[in-house]
Amino acid sequence: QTIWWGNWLSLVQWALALLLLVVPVLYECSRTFKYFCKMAFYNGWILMLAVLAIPLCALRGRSVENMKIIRSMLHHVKHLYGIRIEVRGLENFNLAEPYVVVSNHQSSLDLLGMMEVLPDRCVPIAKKELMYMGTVGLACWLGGIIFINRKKTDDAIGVMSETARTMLRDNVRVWVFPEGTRNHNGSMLPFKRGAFHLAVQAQVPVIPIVMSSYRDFYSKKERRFTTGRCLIQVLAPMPTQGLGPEAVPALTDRVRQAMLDEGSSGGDGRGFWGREGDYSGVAGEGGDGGLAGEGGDQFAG
Ligand SMILES: CCCCCCCCCCCCCC(=O)SCCNC(=O)CCNC(=O)[C@H](O)C(C)(C)COP(=O)(O)OP(=O)(O)OC[C@H]1O[C@@H](n2cnc3c(N)ncnc32)[C@H](O)[C@@H]1OP(=O)(O)O
Ligand SMILES: CCCCCCCC/C=C\CCCCCCCC(=O)OC[C@@H](O)COP(=O)(O)O
Repeated sequence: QTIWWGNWLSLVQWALALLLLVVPVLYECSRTFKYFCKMAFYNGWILMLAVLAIPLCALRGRSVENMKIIRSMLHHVKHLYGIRIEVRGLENFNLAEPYVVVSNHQSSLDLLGMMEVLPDRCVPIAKKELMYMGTVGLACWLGGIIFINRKKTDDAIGVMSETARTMLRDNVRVWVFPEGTRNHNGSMLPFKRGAFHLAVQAQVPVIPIVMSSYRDFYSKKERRFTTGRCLIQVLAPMPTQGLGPEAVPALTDRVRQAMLDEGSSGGDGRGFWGREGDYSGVAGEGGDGGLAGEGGDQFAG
């Protein structure tokens, strides 16, 4: 019996040793394997951080003030991934009154940029499905994140109208991704109008944000995830005072155009959208013309 047990033990030891050898080799050699490891860790780490955030947030109950806890908890994640975030125009957020922030939406990594610049008392609007993502859903709820049901337009619009009142009553700012979904292809999808109806109903300014394309360090399609840089530009507030619902389409177009203009010519003239964005303005030329990668990647081992 002792002999059998000993053999079994050494078999386990061998298997473990092999695993310890194979995983790092695979990680270094296979771009796809590395991509999946990094994404899995990203999701797992955030689920775990939410476990820590929940009891702290629960002391206050559901409150926008809890976004400060969530923001500070997520702040270090960019370092784990060697992503350098450079922010410009942060002074545009210095308004006493509430406002609606609108930003382009590339992937779940937007969370890193969002937590880099998120003003105090500002909550994102998110799809309802996020509420069911375990601990993350609960943390989001405690942070006062506003959930909308994208499958029921009337419901979503009702929540947005309610939000206009809440913003003014409780002095709350709101962050919306007006594309309404993630867009991995550089540049931007057409905008949905909810954010702009919201701003007009509350008579508060819209503050656009452009986040540069992740193409140099991240591509879901190519299963590529390395280190890199991201530039975030906060644009000047766009007033809505005196505008009525009929002005919403024009406001939407104006804001989108301002973001596209910034995206094509901003970032020191290198552009924000990378090489294959559907906007063929002054895009970064050549391999390192854009926002190329650097920084320490903890995952590189
Ligand atoms: C520690 C761990 C913590 C973890 C933390 C995690 C943080 C997580 C961060 C989370 C980040 C998560 C990020 C995410 O989850 S992003 C996904 C969810 N976000 C959005 O979808 C926001 C953008 N969407 C919109 O604005 C849409 O318009 C909505 C959703 C409102 C409706 O969309 P829908 O597709 O159903 O309909 P439609 O757009 O064709 O509109 C129909 C008509 O209604 C008009 N209309 C629209 N609105 C209003 C209004 N208010 N008053 C009056 N009218 C309004 C509109 O103009 C149009 O009319 P017309 O123009 O054609 O005549
Ligand atoms: C017990 C249930 C366990 C569920 C496990 C879920 C694991 C996910 C855990 C953490 C994820 C953290 C990142 C969440 C924040 C990113 C929000 C986001 O980017 O939502 C996408 C939404 O804007 C657009 O959605 P679609 O592109 O239309 O789709």
